[in-house]
Amino acid sequence: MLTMENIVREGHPALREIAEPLSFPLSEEDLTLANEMMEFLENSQDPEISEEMGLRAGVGLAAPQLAVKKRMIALLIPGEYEDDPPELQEVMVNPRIVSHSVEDICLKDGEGCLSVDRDVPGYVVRHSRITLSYQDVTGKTFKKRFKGYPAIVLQHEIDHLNGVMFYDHINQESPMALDEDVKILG
Ligand SMILES: CNC(=O)c1cccc(C)c1Nc1nc(N2CCN(c3ccccc3Cl)CC2)nc(N2CSC[C@H]2C(=O)NC)n1
Repeated sequence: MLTMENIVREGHPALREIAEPLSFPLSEEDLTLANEMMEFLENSQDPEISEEMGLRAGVGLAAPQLAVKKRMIALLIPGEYEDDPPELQEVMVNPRIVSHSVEDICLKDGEGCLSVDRDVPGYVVRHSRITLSYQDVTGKTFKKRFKGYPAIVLQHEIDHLNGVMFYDHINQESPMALDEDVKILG
């Protein structure tokens, strides 16, 4: 079972390296990793378990955050209401953005990261819509379009596979500066 101790923090080299593609069939070790990453996100979003285990809540996790330099990410984005099914629950292998919108988007309150133990204020400007190609843990290939919050989370996690941190996207001179055509998500 993964805890916060398993998550490497900024300064760890794994967060600044390019992760390797996985080949199929996945090893037992990689299948276990996929399950543990999803379980961590579930635990982190559970009020009792997260309290008991001291977990920070997250909706995405990338293998390099566990010092595993492999192209695997886990997403667990809750539905709008308590009893709704998740908006997105998926482990993606070798995800690749194949196309994206011209329009950009950012979160009104900025972004947080389980590997960054500090608040980094500023707008993180990302593509507002992306088309993603990826494989599931069985090796089946998918090509899907995402927009809004799921698109933001996916870009944040795919950045981790390429050694990019969310604050790399923040305008250092003026963190709150925004072009007028960037969509702000509340
Ligand atoms: C500095 N200001 C801020 O962080 C920030 C501040 C306000 C609003 C937002 C929206 C912010 N931004 C932000 N909030 C989140 N969460 C909201 C709370 N939620 C959650 C919390 C508790 C239970 C269940 C859940 Cl679901 C967990 C996810 N997550 C991310 N990111 C960036 S993309 C990857 C994703 C991630 O998982 N980070 C660990 N950013």
